[in-house]
Amino acid sequence: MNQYIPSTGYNVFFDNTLDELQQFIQTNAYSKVLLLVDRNTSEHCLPVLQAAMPAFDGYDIIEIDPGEENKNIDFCIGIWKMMLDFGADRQSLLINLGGGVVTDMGGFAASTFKRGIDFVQVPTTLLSQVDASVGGKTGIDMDNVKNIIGTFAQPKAVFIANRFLDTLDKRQLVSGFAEIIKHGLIADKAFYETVKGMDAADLSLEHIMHSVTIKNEVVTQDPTERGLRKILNFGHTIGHAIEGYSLAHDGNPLLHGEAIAVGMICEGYLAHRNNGLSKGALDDLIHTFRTHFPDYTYHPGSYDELVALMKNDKKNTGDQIGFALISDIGQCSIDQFVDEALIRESLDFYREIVS
Ligand SMILES: NC(=O)c1ccc[n+]([C@@H]2O[C@H](COP(=O)([O-])OP(=O)(O)OC[C@H]3O[C@@H](n4cnc5c(N)ncnc54)[C@H](O)[C@@H]3O)[C@@H](O)[C@H]2O)c1
Ligand SMILES: O=C(O)C(=O)C[C@@H](O)[C@H](O)[C@H](O)COP(=O)(O)O
Ligand SMILES: [Zn+2]
Repeated sequence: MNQYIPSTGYNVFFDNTLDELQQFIQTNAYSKVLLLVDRNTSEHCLPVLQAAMPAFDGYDIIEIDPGEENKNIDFCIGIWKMMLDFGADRQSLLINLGGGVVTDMGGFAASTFKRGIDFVQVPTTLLSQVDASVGGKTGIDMDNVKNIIGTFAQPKAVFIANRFLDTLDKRQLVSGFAEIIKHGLIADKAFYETVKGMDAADLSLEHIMHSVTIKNEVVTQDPTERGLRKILNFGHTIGHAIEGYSLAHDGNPLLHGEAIAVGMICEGYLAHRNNGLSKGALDDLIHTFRTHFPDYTYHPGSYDELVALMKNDKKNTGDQIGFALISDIGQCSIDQFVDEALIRESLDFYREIVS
């Protein structure tokens, strides 16, 4: 079942996806079509796309190095330069074929090139299919602060083909599972109960669709995150700080989903202390994340740096650090401001449970 997003005016395709993409390109008279890939999606996904769209070969390819460490202004400049070299004009289309790094940075590059050209998302990781490709948040990182430069820019369409997941490794698949679990935790208890004990490899297209539906219902009501949309950020105030810290210090840094899994445990603790989350629900959340995700080790010596990263969170007001905190499984409150001492306590809490 394809989904139409009324507030933002685009379709998310789940059926005959690559036929739909071919048709989309044929019916829109773009002057030029550019395709953004990273090295891995060039190897694993581009041949699938090319085989499924035999009538379409007139595109220029921009290839970037994979990984979060490359979601930055230098790579973005590289994309803009290639667009110029290929002669892209305002009537051009950029197809972003990849995970969240490609869809976030490609969306950002497109939304700013010549003040904005059309782009479509063809997400190839579980994480980008259930979350990053929909909703119109685009951006890049700077100084290990996540997504600190970016735009709200909606794609012209999103094309979700779960056959791309066949070549994705298990660690990446599980990373995407974190956002699916988050969608249940913030808005749909029954969905959380259904997925929490599943193996990520057994998630079906229906689970992906349901996750997208939850996100779309939120984004439709608040596309530019004035209020309600902040619930999609549960786990991210601390999770993004952990992710940025890990990128800066770890040889094998945490993936986004792994970091926000840690963030959701810490923020679950804050929710228990400040927002009425029961001890039973907190224990359940902890059990769920520790079943699927490896424990992460950090030391109290990292707290100052972690808190400094949190001070850049986009939900903050003045010097108050902002959170979206659940109050029950399936219910989430926005604009929760928490004292630094309690934030540090939540970091202790996580360290103690994994020690
Ligand atoms: N805009 C949003 O709403 C939103 C939501 C959630 C996450 N994000 C962002 O998404 C990013 C994480 O996305 P991600 O987890 O997709 O990471 P990613 O884009 O880095 O992809 C993960 C890895 O898988 C490889 N890969 C991609 N598709 C593949 C395939 N089909 N087969 C084999 N390898 C493949 C990539 O090359 C990369 O090495 C983060 O930057 C995060 O901040 C954005
Ligand atoms: O779409 C949203 O809104 C989200 O918050 C989804 C998050 O999973 C995602 O990681 C997003 O990129 C975070 O955005 P940010 O505004 O905290 O940078
Ligand atoms: Zn996220």
